[in-house]
Amino acid sequence: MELKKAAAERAVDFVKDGMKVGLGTGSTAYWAIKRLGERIKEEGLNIQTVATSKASEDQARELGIPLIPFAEMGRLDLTIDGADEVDGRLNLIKGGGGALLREKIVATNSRRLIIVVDESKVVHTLGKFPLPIEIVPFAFEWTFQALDQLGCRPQWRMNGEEKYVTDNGNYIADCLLGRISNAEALNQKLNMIPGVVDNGLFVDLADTVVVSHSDGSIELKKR
Ligand SMILES: O=C(CO)[C@H](O)[C@H](O)COP(=O)(O)O
Repeated sequence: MELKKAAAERAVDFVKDGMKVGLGTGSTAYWAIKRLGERIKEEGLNIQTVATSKASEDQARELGIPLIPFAEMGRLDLTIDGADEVDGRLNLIKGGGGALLREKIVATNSRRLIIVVDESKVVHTLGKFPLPIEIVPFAFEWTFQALDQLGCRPQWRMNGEEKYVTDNGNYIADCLLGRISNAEALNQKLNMIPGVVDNGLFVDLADTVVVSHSDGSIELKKR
């Protein structure tokens, strides 16, 4: 927890008065949202935000962080979000928390994406973490089959006895790939399958990754 908090709080230093900010999702992004709430109270920081999940939206609302409708937002200055894996080119696997689609939409509409992770998330090659794929419920059996035929070894994400349902009303299949040698090609191949809404590969989207280390140091990786 302390490592996640340290990375998240460092990332919030990049937020300046007047900025439009995307709020990520997950247990690391939680600390960034909390810190933003503190800065609003302590310094009168003036920002406008959008959230990548209902959970982050609720947290922001509770903390008095201004949430703005997308129609009024225009392009974001920056987004702060977590990740499940980060490689040396700052490509990512995201979606462990199930918010990959909203996170990718928000990241794509941000001038800058700042990722906050502890050192355990930094890998040489992506793929050890199961890759989340968001799938529409219609004919989900066929979409699942198509993933299987691609060699993805999909497994439905479950919520007890039921399939897990995202904030968008879709399902998630987690794919056991082991090693992703070409993230860009896989990203495109997966998103070509009808029924796949999006997948958790974030290629060329992160600008900065803030990594907290167990020796107390904070590293900034930049593209
Ligand atoms: O992509 C995400 C949610 O969809 C999260 O950012 C990712 O799963 C990391 O989560 P955490 O900070 O809890 O380890």
